[in-house]
Amino acid sequence: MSGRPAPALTARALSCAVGGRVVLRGVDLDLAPGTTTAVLGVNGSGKTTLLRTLAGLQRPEAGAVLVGDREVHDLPARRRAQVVAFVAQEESPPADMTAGEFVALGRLPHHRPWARGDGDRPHSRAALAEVGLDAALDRPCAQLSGGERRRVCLARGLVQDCELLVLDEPTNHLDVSHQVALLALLRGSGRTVLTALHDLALAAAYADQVVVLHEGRVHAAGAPHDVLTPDVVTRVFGVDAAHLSDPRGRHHLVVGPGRHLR
Ligand SMILES: Nc1ncnc2c1ncn2[C@@H]1O[C@H](COP(=O)(O)OP(=O)(O)OP(=O)(O)O)[C@@H](O)[C@H]1O
Repeated sequence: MSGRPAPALTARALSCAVGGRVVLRGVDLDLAPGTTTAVLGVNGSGKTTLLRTLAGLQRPEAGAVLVGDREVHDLPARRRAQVVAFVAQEESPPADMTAGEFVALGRLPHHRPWARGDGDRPHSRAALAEVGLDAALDRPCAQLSGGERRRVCLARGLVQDCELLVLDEPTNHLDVSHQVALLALLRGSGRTVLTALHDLALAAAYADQVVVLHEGRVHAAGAPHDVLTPDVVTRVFGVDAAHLSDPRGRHHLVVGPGRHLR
């Protein structure tokens, strides 16, 4: 028997469709508990479709998605929302809710139906603090900036307190400091995180595993340094790439214009 813990999520032979068209085939994936996995690929490569399928929000055309030992698509919606939190790419909190009220919506799966969420305020406060928005608890969402609204949505995902956190481009609208802070938070959280990202350098720095989608399939998956080779980055994204070490011995992936600048 191997000493490795059972995967938090397993996908086998997954085909995913959107608008009646299969956009991904033959996806096999394991997410080890407590690790961060970044899904990468050009626009339209199927990242959102894969994330939604893995989070149980849309059924696959073929294959299985197991969270623990349960098929995620067979879980009742409330139970599913207790084990998988999903923050969508374009989620936006309603203007007339306060940040705290919106974040508290993430607690709903943990309440009995129709129960009042009177005890939610400390949870909202703590989740907003995690994303650096302690002072926003009672502020109307209409008065927040785009990046602050994005962080409120992420706090809504965090407060759901699930084993698995699925985030579609969580760094959208965030300045570089908050991008780094968020990815460090996720990595240090002990949660199993699956996130779509566009920034290859941040994925290389913060993900335990990267999954590169290309032409309807998983082109490569594994540790960032092994997968994001200059050859793979150039073939998939059409840009140059190199691994550099800084004076402190830390490795960085840098990308250049490639075919886009001749
Ligand atoms: N509602 C829809 N109806 C039909 N086709 C769709 C729909 N939504 C997305 N698609 C198509 O499905 C494919 C995969 O889209 P998806 O949103 O999963 O890609 P993505 O990798 O997340 O893209 P991006 O990086 O631009 O967010 C694309 O070709 C897209 O045009």
